[in-house]
Amino acid sequence: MQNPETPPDAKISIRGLTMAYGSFVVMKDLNFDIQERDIFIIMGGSGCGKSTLLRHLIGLREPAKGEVFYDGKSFTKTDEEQRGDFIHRFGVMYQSGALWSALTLAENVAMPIEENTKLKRKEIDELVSYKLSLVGLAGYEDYYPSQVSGGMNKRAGIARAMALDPDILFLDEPSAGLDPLSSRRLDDLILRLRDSLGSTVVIVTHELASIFAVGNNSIFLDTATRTQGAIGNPSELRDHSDNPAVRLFLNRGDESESSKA
Ligand SMILES: Nc1ncnc2c1ncn2[C@@H]1O[C@H](COP(=O)(O)OP(=O)(O)OP(=O)(O)O)[C@@H](O)[C@H]1O
Repeated sequence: MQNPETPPDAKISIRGLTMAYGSFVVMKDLNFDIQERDIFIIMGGSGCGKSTLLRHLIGLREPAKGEVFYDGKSFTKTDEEQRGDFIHRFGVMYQSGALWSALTLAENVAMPIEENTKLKRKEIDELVSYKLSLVGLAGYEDYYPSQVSGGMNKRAGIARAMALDPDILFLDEPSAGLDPLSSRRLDDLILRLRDSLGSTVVIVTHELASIFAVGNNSIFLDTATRTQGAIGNPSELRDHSDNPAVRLFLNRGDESESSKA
């Protein structure tokens, strides 16, 4: 667990973060670091505050207390202009972040590029084709979301989140609703993208297979105590966490496995 007094030096540092909706405190006293090129998992039971934490990391909600830092610079205590500079480095795929159904896959990926750059049509088209090829969708530029599978929609969503070459990719429940095989392919894609692009990836998920397949570091949000239950590599936490709630979660509720630590 991080000391709240330690000067932040990681890619993302969370210090003394309390998150609330009005008087309802979702989580308190979160202290952790996310290192460059981590695939960092935010995990925990339903309603524990995973998406809320993601919203705090990308600036959609303000902390009730505490601060979020990027590369040691405060994201919380900054002016609008500087905050915009931070946000331009983020690529986000929201849980409900379905593609625009009236637009083709290429048009969906092109949208953030058109809105944020002055590139010419031909350059945008080339960039879009490149992004779609990175997620295995070369040749599907002119398809509409309804004409391709759920897994392909998710991959196109990732291509859209990566459109502006983000430094940090945030994915909210990327494998929700996918069959195990598509979910596995998506995990492989996330690992490949991290390795080839060098991005830091933050994923909200409660899919255990994905947690172990891609996560090198993680935080477990504990509903019972309303604070972080553990930080660390998911496989190590599953086998050795001193918090029974964490072991129980990572062993799919199997008491015999979770009592071995
Ligand atoms: N806009 C809101 N206003 C008030 N309470 C909210 C709001 N959004 C979420 N909550 C509450 O905050 C808590 C955390 O919600 P959140 O969606 O962050 O959880 P989660 O871990 O992402 O859940 P899930 O796994 O089900 O998606 C829940 O009790 C939820 O009901």
